[in-house]
Amino acid sequence: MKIVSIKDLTFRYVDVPVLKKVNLDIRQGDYAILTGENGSGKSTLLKVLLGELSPQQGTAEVFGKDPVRGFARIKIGYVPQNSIYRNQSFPATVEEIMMTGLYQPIWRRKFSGKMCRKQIMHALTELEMEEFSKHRIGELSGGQQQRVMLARALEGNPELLILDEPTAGMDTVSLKSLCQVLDRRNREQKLTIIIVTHGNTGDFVGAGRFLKAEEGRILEL
Ligand SMILES: Nc1ncnc2c1ncn2[C@@H]1O[C@H](COP(=O)(O)OP(=O)(O)OP(=O)(O)O)[C@@H](O)[C@H]1O
Repeated sequence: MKIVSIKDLTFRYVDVPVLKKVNLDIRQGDYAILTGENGSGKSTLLKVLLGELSPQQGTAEVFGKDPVRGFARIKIGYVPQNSIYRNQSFPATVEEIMMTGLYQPIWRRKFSGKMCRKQIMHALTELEMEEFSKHRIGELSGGQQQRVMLARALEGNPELLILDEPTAGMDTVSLKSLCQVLDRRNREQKLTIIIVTHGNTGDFVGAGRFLKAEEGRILEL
């Protein structure tokens, strides 16, 4: 089953051409790593998949739908680039941040408060962050905040997980913990994963597809 289907997709910011006639399929259970030089269009591609940007030519479908129309967003867990730097002075606890990740599932599936807390603690425990649930997010280290953001992306049990530079600033312990969780979710739940990274692609144990953004194209390595 195709989770992502991109056909002849061209995207430019006003007069900056970024993606040129890109074709790419991501199937259920794929674990894909996307690399490429600064400015090669990796984040732009993710934003197209999330429906934040609309291509000028060609098509992108996520779960068989146009992502701009938003129908697929409920099935996607997303951690943007630099998400931790936005948290430094945000006056909320880890639990409160986690709660904001459940707004859509609550609305769709009529979650109770008790179910929410269970989901939140389950996701924090998976990332070994449960003891920090009452801490203010800004008190946590960069690597710890990144783990919370990943737990937040996973708590609603997404079918597609998209991470933009998830390992930036992480120590080896956090990195290992993150990669183990991703590998396990991919193997056990067939979670489809797309990761953009400048890090060592070999860290992502279990990843099976290696893609590179280059001169407007997405190459399979
Ligand atoms: N909002 C914007 N308006 C105009 N140009 C943009 C905008 N966002 C990105 N660009 C340009 O589009 C190109 C691709 O940017 P993008 O952020 O997709 O690259 P990237 O591969 O994710 O880079 P990095 O590795 O540095 O994160 C760059 O030349 C960038 O300057």
